[in-house]
Amino acid sequence: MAKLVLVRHGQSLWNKKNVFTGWVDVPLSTVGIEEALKAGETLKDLEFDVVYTSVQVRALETAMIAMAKNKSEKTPVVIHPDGKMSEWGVIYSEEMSKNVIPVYRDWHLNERYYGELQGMNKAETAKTYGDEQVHIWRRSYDVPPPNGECLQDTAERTIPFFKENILKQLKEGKNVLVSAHGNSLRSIVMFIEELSKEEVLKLEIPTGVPLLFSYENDKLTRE
Ligand SMILES: O=C(O)[C@H](O)COP(=O)(O)O
Repeated sequence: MAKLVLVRHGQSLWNKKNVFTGWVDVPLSTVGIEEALKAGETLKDLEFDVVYTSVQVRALETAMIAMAKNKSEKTPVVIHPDGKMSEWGVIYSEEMSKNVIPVYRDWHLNERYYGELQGMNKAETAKTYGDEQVHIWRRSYDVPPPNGECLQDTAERTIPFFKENILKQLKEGKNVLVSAHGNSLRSIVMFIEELSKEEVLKLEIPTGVPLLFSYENDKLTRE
């Protein structure tokens, strides 16, 4: 039975400052690194065959730190987002590929684009626009922040990617780790668990806490 693990990156420097981040590429904080290490400890006995992350450093850091703890003898190797490694002469021998866990980075898993809110403090934004309006921007399905993505916009890029890549791997019996972001993962969990627009309003995904699913009979079930 194939396993899927979804993990939101550990706390980032802007999570720590309570600042809207979106597509701004900020790294993990010290706490975030510790969260990634703890996630790795939790997952160390689950041997992954493939890893997917966004192209944002906080998600890649989390994946590589967590994988450093893994009992697998194989080495995680980051694959360039446009996959041109083979053109650059980096062609894995059959033998080598047996010892490699590919880490695919792809923008489709990036955090929701927060538009004009990126860089703004969340508490100050709530003072300016009101708690309810900010909650709607942050958690609703189809109301975007100013010049940003709503969750539906995010899902329109994450779900096709999830189906064409991650579900495909699971169907082949591969164990998959996905390290991404609060809202890109909310869109994926909404799809997996068939949440309504009302239910997803209440869906929160904490930093650095692995969500484990089992794939069997074409269905993903959270453990
Ligand atoms: O992009 C961000 O600011 C965070 O990663 C997610 O923010 P949110 O929890 O306010 O959606």
